[in-house]
Amino acid sequence: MSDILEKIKTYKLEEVAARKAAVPLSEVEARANDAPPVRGFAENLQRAAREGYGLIAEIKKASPSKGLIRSDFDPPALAKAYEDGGATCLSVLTDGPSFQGDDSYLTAARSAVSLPALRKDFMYDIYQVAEARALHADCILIILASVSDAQAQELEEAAFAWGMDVLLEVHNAEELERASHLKSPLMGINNRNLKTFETTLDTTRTLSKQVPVDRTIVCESGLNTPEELADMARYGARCFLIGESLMRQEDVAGATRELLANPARGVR
Ligand SMILES: O=P(O)(O)OC[C@@H](O)[C@@H](O)c1c[nH]c2ccccc12
Repeated sequence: MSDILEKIKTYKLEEVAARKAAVPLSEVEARANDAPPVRGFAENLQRAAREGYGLIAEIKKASPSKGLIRSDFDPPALAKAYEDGGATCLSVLTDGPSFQGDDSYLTAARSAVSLPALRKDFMYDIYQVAEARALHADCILIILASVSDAQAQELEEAAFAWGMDVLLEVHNAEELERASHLKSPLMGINNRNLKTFETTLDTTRTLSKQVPVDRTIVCESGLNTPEELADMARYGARCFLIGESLMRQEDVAGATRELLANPARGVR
């Protein structure tokens, strides 16, 4: 119970129980049915990665390991800056306690642009999947380190039933093997260990070799420079999930543009 992911899971399950008591699933589903059409998250990433890089640009105010990352925090303005800079998709943290996120940030950021958006949160229950769509999300995250195989499958099926895509997130060989039994083409390799928050690009260097060739690698966390992206491309990663290093820039659009300017040739 001591690791960070376990602590998050504990409060998240309580949060979901409270939300279920306050707003019944049927009402969340009605809102999800009224949501604007889904934007193709996986499709956009895969298209972008054919010519250059696919970038999921993350809107993140704070994190458990770094504290406050950006005080001047305006999700719609940040979404526009990312879009202007050439990002392919958005990721928006909706977790409050650890990331100072909010559900409203997701809806507001997405509506400011034409990019598809990922609800970045810790998902355990199909109630949260319906919520994601009700907030206009186009994709959800499934963290293999935090769910059973049966839960992962249930969450994935629920997302697909809503027409959403799924980003599977793994951090070691065992999780990667489990994820390869799921259907989603998006295989996120998180360079950050969510139990300890240690981050190393060696995670992608090691695990990329074991990713089935029909999956798209999304290299996640700890990325700062075009050189690092080019290095990761040598291991078959052409899609990237980047938050902190872009959130710390004054000129977010310019920094995004620079990061994507000279994509390396890949191996996959
Ligand atoms: O800010 P970074 O180091 O660029 O990382 C972004 C993203 O990968 C990270 O926020 C993340 C990856 N998986 C998560 C799961 C939950 C919360 C956050 C995350």
